[in-house]
Amino acid sequence: MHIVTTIAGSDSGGGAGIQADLKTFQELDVFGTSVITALTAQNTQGVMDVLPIEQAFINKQFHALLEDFPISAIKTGMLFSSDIIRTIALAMTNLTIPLIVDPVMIAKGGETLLQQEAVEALRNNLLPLATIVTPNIPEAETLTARKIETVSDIRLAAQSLLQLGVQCVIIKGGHLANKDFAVDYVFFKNGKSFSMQTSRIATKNTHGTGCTFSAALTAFIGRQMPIEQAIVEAKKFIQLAITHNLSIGHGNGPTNHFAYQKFKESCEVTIGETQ
Ligand SMILES: Nc1ncnc2c1ncn2[C@@H]1O[C@H](COP(=O)(O)OP(=O)(O)OP(=O)(O)O)[C@@H](O)[C@H]1O
Ligand SMILES: Cc1ncc(CO)c(N)n1
Repeated sequence: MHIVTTIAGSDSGGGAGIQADLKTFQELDVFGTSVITALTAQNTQGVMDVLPIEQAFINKQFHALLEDFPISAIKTGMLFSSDIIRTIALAMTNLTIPLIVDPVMIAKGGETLLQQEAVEALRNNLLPLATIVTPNIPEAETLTARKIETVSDIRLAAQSLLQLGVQCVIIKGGHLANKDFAVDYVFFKNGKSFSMQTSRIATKNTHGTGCTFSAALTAFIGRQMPIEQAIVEAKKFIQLAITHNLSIGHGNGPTNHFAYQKFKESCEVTIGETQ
């Protein structure tokens, strides 16, 4: 059994954060463990409050796992403060476990999940340790201090992130104004790149899409799947989870983690160039 870890915030509403990650891990046959960085009082309508966990306790959770388990992949989600980021980065130094960084910054309703002062720590302390980073367009803009409007802007932003030492950058196009397709762009340190396109699902139930995508990626990497195949399978996982989304709650409902195992054979991802 492969063991993977999520370092993220708790979403009491169950659609994002630690809860989305563990549900995704379970569906993908990996044993999920967690380091909780913050609690959120949250539902499909928004984030009511955030309670960050003390640095020392975050450290204890992480070391408890490192001392006991042969962890095969780690992901980070909501990290909230520069202190928390430095704690994680310090604990990760000298580890050779693949690290997937989902640079979560703002919830769908606009609430802050990463303090402004923490962006530098994310760039300078954590990204150099990352195997894969998965920003959406606004996150990539913040991390690179560049405006992104075209695919050429996406490529430049990815190159600037690769220069920090990340092995692979996936810029998610979910926020691009394309009403027909959801296209993500993948760039590797060795210069290789490709795009992944699926049909865009017209739904408001997209709570936790980013968390679920990066958790699926972490599970596949943890299962030792080759990196390019893991990225495409994670795209299938999120496409099916959004297609079969759950209309629960009064706001933006969550995605459906059960859909991949039922429908994966029928899901098409079109691979293209990044021009
Ligand atoms: N409506 C949609 N239909 C199909 N795929 C989508 C849709 N919205 C997002 N995606 C895909 O979901 C994945 C997550 O992308 P997105 O840009 O939504 O992440 P995010 O903004 O980080 O999510 P979150 O708000 O949970 O942090 C990407 O693969 C993206 O292309
Ligand atoms: C705890 C948490 N992490 C990440 C997100 C982003 O979807 C969220 N809304 N809540």
